[in-house]
Amino acid sequence: MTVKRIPLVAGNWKMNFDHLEATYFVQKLAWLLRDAHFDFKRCEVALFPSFTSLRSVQVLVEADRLRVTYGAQSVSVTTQGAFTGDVSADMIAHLGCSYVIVGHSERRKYHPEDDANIVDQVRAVLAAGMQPILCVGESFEERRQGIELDFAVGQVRDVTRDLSDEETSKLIVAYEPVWAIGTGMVATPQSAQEASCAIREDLRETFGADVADAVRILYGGSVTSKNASELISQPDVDGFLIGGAALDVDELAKIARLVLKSTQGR
Ligand SMILES: O=C(CO)COP(=O)(O)O
Repeated sequence: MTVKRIPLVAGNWKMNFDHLEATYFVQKLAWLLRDAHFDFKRCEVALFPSFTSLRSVQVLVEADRLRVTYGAQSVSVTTQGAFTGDVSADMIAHLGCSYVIVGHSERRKYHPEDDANIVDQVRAVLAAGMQPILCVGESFEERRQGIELDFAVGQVRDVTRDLSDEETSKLIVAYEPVWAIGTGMVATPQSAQEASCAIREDLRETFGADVADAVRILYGGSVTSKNASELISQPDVDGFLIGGAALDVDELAKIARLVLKSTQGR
């Protein structure tokens, strides 16, 4: 049986764009991908603004009934209370978010986010009715040692170990080798496929075919319109988590069109 996973083109804005810039971006993206020209049923496009821009994005998306989806870049593991600066999953869900990025390597590096914290974030996101986009991927050192596949698979296992089949099937995994993020050194299509396939096969062994075939696996790390077509042609690569190139609306729209085009052959 061939499984249809709708590809996802996700733009992670990181700490860029205030709400005015975010508003401008969403309007221009919607204009570039007007319904008549872009089939959102065959390629999903999602934006990940800062917390401060989520409300503006929500208002635009709802007012103009845009097909673009959106989410947050992180979440608190607690539901409410004396946690200055934290934002709960419910607060994010109430802004119409579909997704939350969890365990991005920049969060793992600059904030005290260890495996236990990441598992709790995943649970918080699921409990609030959203889907976590779990980021995994090796550093240059692990790649040098030749343990990159075990490393990425292990990171997914650490999170899914205590999840049910149903919870795991809602997960989206983003394979983002740390050495490829923001460096211009994109993984080869073969290497992106190898890692995505290893992650999917491990999910298949633990959770069975239904779960493994449902989970979308994105590639992230120096994706541009120049390398997107080759990467998306890989059978286990279901889309992208894009940083730098997602700050240029024309470039993001171009990547989305290339991904949509690739679905014709799928
Ligand atoms: O970290 C990333 C997306 O989350 C990737 O960033 P770049 O696309 O800038 O390499």
